[in-house]
Amino acid sequence: MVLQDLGRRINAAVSDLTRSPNLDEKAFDGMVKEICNALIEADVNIKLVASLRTSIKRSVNFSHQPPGVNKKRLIQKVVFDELVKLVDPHAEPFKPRKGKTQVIMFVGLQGSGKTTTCTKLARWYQARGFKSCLVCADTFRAGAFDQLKQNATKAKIPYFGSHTETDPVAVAREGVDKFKKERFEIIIVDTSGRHRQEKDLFDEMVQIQEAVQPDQTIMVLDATIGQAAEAQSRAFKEAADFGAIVITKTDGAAAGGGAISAVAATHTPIVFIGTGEHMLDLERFSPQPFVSKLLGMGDVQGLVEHVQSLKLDQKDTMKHIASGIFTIKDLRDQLSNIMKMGPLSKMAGMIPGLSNMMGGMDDEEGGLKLKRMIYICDSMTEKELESDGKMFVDQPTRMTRVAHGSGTSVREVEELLTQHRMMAGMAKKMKGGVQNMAKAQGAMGGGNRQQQLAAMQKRMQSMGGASGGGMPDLGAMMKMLGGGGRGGGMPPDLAGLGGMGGMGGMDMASMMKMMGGMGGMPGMGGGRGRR
Ligand SMILES: Nc1nc2c(ncn2[C@@H]2O[C@H](COP(=O)(O)OP(=O)(O)OP(=O)(O)O)[C@@H](O)[C@H]2O)c(=O)[nH]1
Repeated sequence: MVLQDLGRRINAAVSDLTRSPNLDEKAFDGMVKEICNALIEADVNIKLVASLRTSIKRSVNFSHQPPGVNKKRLIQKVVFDELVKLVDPHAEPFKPRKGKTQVIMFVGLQGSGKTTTCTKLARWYQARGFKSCLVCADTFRAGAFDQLKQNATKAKIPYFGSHTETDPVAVAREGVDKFKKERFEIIIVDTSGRHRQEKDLFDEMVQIQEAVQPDQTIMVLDATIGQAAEAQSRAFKEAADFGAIVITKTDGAAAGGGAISAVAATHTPIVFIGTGEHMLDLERFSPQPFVSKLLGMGDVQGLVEHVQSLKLDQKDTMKHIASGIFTIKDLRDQLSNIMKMGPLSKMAGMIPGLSNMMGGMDDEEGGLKLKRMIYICDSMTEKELESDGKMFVDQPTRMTRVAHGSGTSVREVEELLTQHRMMAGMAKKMKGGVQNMAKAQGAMGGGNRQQQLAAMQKRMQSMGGASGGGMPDLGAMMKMLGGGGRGGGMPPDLAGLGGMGGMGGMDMASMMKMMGGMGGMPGMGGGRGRR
């Protein structure tokens, strides 16, 4: 069972119960049973499932609830908390510091995703301002260095390796020494894997560890092995005392839940999870946001981090929106930003309720529609792009010209212009909201980001109906995020996130508005534009 299916099944079990008119003990037992079955099918250890069952039953204690208690909320909360406990390793990983050289060494079996993850992680740190580089100490697999070289070049990360040296210890030492001299802050060392745990592999790991003295050793585990992850991580721990784990292939893995809970049970921090083959498919692992996303409640913190790491250029659009303007070019820029964010299904998982809204639409279809919209914009003249779109109404032949030029239909051009009008209308309304947001943010002096994120997540979850599932009112969410221009701006706890610059140049309010607007965009699950 893919993780998403696991989340859907648990969600459905809780929703069915909390919506049921007969919320009695029998129905409650049925829900607990369904959750446990789903977890067992996802290869979660049976003992862990049994303990989760006992905890849920104890915490809800159906027969001894005082009358005033909101049973629905209580059940939702208990299920959420117990799932968090199931995947929580209760251990803090090492946190790199700026201005200091830190070596991170990767270990794991062959094919677990080490080389891919090394590059993803180097890029992740680089996007956060760390001077990062890669050392390939895998001299065992022919082609390993070329693979790392290719990935590193694509991600513009300096690398070191050798086609001729056969001693991995020598390569690792040389690479790390070189990058230390060059004052790199994060030096990631990729080591070789083997088909199975064997003495040679472990000996080599220990020798490299001694040579490079890593600040952190990370073990890479393939999620498809399910609860066997526990035995594998224990064996590696005995040989090379690693400090943290990355679990890869959680995207398609039938047993992702099993692997994560098995590792968590060993109290080893899971630092990241791999969610795909693409360079950006790496998510920081944190139990609460993970469960939140699993249950379709979104992961706002993950979304913010993801958007920040993309370094999107929003300056012009934000300046425009602040003065109530939204040109067709602004729309074009936003469309290409959405394309940069990765598969729409991934984004949807981070925004509460959006995956429900996009139900049935696949990434390919959505991506294609977005591209066609961009082609339409690219076939416009500079004057048309910088306009408010009225010239198309005054001279409809412009639409025919653009449709021909972009290889689309007049209807699609019309739809894009309708979408643009809607957004321009929002921008006009947001004028006051954005200024208030900026003011509130200034007053807070930046505030505490963690608290702001937590508050935002909470508000979104409360709108999403907690683990009860169901689609939150996106319109309400958009209004809340944008301040709507009516109620006088964003609540202070959201200001730091939504304000201009509060997210490294990306404005959450406008992004969410864009996402909300996507409901009406052709191909974005909205009824209007779909054919
Ligand atoms: N779907 C998916 N595929 C992944 C993920 N991480 C890695 N892969 C794929 O897994 C395969 C193996 O990855 P590598 O990085 O070559 O594995 P490795 O552990 O370095 O292998 P050795 O160098 O032989 O030890 C590649 O096809 C990757 O694209 C992930 O999170 N999701």
